[in-house]
Formats: sequence, C-alpha cells, structure tokens
Amino acid sequence: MDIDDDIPATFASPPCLMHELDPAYAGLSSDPGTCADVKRWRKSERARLIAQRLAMSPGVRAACETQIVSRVLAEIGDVRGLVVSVYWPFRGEPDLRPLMRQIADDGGQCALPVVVEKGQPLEFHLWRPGDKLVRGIWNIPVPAEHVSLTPDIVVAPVVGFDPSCYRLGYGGGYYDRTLARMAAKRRVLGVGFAQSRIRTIYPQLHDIRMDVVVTESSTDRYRRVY
Ligand SMILES: Nc1nc2c(c(=O)[nH]1)N(C=O)[C@@H](CNc1ccc(C(=O)N[C@@H](CCC(=O)O)C(=O)O)cc1)CN2
Ligand SMILES: Nc1ncnc2c1ncn2[C@@H]1O[C@H](COP(=O)(O)OP(=O)(O)OP(=O)(O)O)[C@@H](O)[C@H]1O
Repeated sequence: MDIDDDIPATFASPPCLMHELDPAYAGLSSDPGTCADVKRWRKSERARLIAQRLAMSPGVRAACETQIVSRVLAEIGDVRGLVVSVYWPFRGEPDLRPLMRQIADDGGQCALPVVVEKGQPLEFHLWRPGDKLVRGIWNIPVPAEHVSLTPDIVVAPVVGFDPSCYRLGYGGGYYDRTLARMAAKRRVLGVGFAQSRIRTIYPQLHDIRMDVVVTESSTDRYRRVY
C-alpha cells in the first residue's frame, strides 16, 4: 500500500473554486442579452482593428515584423523536434514567413491551420519551405498535401488582444474550438502589432487565454495560478 493513501489529500496551494462561482463573478457572462451585445461590439472592433493594421506603412510594418520574429524565436527557445503551427498572412496580419523558414532551419517542423469544415476545430497540416500551397476557405493558402500534425506550440495571429492574454480573432471561434480539444501542455503564443492591444475583449465562457502575447515591443504573459 502506498503510504500516502492514509493521508487526507491536501493542496500545496489553495484549490481553485472558480467553477463553484457565478461566471459573472469571474468577469465572464453567459447572459444571452450580454452575449448579443458582445458579439455586436466584437464585430465593429474587428473591423476597426483590421483597418488600422492595413493602414500601417510598409516600412513600419517590416520593422515590426522583424521584431516580432525575433521575440517569438526567443520565446520558443530550442525548437529541435517540435511542431510549431504558424499561419499564412491574411488581412494585414504580421508576415511571419521568415519565422517558418528559421524553424525549419533549426530542426523544427511547421504546420499551417486549415479549416476542414466550417464550425469545426482546425487541423494543422505540415508545411515545409517550398511546399505547394492551394487556396482554402476564404482563399487562405493551405498546404496542397494533407499531413495532419499536433502542434507543441501554436502561434496564433490576433486581430485584438487584452492584458489578460485573451484573443479576438476573425469571429469563427476556430482557435477556441481547437484549443478546447487539445492537451493542456501545448503552448499558445499570440502574435500581433502593439496597436492591436485593447482594454478588454469582454471574455465569454468559450474564450481560452493564450499563454503569451508577443508584439514588436512587448511580451505579455499569463501566469496560471493553479
Ligand atoms: N492567417 C490565418 N489563417 C487562418 C486563421 C487566421 O486567423 N489567420 N484562422 C483562424 O481561425 C482560420 C481561418 N479563420 C477565419 C475565420 C473567420 C473568417 C471570416 O471571414 N469570417 C467572417 C465573419 C464571421 C462571423 O462574424 O461570424 C467574415 O469576416 O466575413 C475568416 C477566417 C484558419 N486560417
Ligand atoms: N469551444 C467552442 N465550441 C463551440 N463553439 C465555439 C467554441 N468556441 C467558440 N465558439 C463559437 O464561435 C463563435 C465566435 O467566437 P469568437 O468571437 O471568440 O471568435 P474568434 O476567437 O474571434 O474567432 P477565430 O478563432 O476564428 O479567429 C462564438 O460565438 C461561439 O459560438
């Protein structure tokens, strides 16, 4: 018999009892009226943030992207043997294709997110520099070959983000749906321009926090307390 079997279970730190509380107490809302207001607000905020980043000058954008790539590489550390999902840039997202080349050069593997079915989780398909791409849903380029991988690190582009590392995306809920299904040990690195930081995204019950958000001038970290 294990000696610990006789000892009542105790926690090294206080257990989290958040699940026993009203979600509103945690700043999360399940009220239908509030959800509808948040949806409307998110739609206009997305449009504003996308227009704002599309208006960046090419020189400023390129300088920011260089900074983002080096901060993300520092955040990833030794990439040998790891699968990192990145993304093909779309609607003014930071262009991280140099990051994908560097990951491959350093012995990691890259994957791109693929919408295989609307309203379902994303799949991540292997992409090596030079591999053929075809147009997927919304015309976003996706690998022509379908080699599905499970990422160790998910680099997720943000339309907006808040200081609690919550992500505002394009409104399909794809990353949330996908992360909800993945093992907790994956790391999620949000990336965006500093101008995409907003006070709050009004987090809802389905929103999943990222571990870190990297911009050209900042690295925000969410520290789990449990
Ligand atoms: N570069 C890149 N690739 C990616 C993502 C991403 O965020 N960035 N995705 C990450 O998920 C997936 C694509 N997600 C998308 C989700 C919604 C829309 C979109 O156009 N939505 C509608 C509005 C939806 C609504 O409000 O209900 C639209 O804008 O008209 C586009 C892409 C997979 N590939
Ligand atoms: N885990 C989930 N299961 C089912 N539906 C979900 C889940 N997560 C999100 N959704 C749905 O997706 C919708 C859009 O979510 P949200 O506004 O957070 O999208 P987003 O994070 O901006 O989009 P994306 O991840 O595609 O860039 C939500 O209203 C919700 O109905």
